[in-house]
Amino acid sequence: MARSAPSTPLLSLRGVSVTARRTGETLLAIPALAVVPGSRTVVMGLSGAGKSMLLSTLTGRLPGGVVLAGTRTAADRLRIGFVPQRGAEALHPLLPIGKQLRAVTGSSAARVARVLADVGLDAGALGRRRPAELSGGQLQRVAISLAFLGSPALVIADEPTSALDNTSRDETLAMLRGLSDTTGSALVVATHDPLVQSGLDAGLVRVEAGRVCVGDAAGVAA
Ligand SMILES: Nc1ncnc2c1ncn2[C@@H]1O[C@H](COP(=O)(O)OP(=O)(O)OP(=O)(O)O)[C@@H](O)[C@H]1O
Repeated sequence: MARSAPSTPLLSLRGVSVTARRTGETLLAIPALAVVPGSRTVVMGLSGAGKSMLLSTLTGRLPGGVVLAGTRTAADRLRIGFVPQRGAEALHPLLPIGKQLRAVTGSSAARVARVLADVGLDAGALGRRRPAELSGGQLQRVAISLAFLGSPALVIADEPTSALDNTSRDETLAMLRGLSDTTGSALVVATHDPLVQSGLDAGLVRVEAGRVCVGDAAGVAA
């Protein structure tokens, strides 16, 4: 089971629908969903079901061409970290890793080194390299560091392990789980892979053909 958590939500959605502006088609319907501090949740569904759209709705940053109706309520000054499918998507391609983590987050070199160490990377060895000089697994670890460096109350990840082999997937899940434990950040992760839920010890939300169904999600309430 996911951890028990206090009940005041970081984010809540009620009676929310996301429609395509051009066609009026409903892409996603969310009757009720709340994310509480410290919870871990996996969002599962088939390709095209609406997982990424749900993550965008949680962040409040929807793609162009869609319209949101209903109520989205967020805690004051809620910080959200984001981990993409491929770590490189979170990084500037030309800047050395250490320099960009410091610049983007305003963190000291010592703090950047600590958070990189938390994901098994040595800032001394990797900090001066550019993204193209790291493996996919290393880039994903850097992206996770970047997401947590801003001390977010919530980290959202979209298919963070789907481009990784099984060993890197398991390591990445252990890191996400460990960091959410030590920092207290809530975690919401979209995936196709049923092993992600057990790897993260997370609750489950299903998205089926554009409708969000709350399953056994501890920390995510209807
Ligand atoms: N900007 C947009 N404008 C209109 N429709 C969109 C837009 N973005 C996504 N959609 C549509 O919304 C639906 C849900 O897309 P979404 O990307 O959330 O699916 P998904 O579950 O994340 O799929 P996958 O696992 O393949 O990434 C799809 O039918 C998609 O075509």
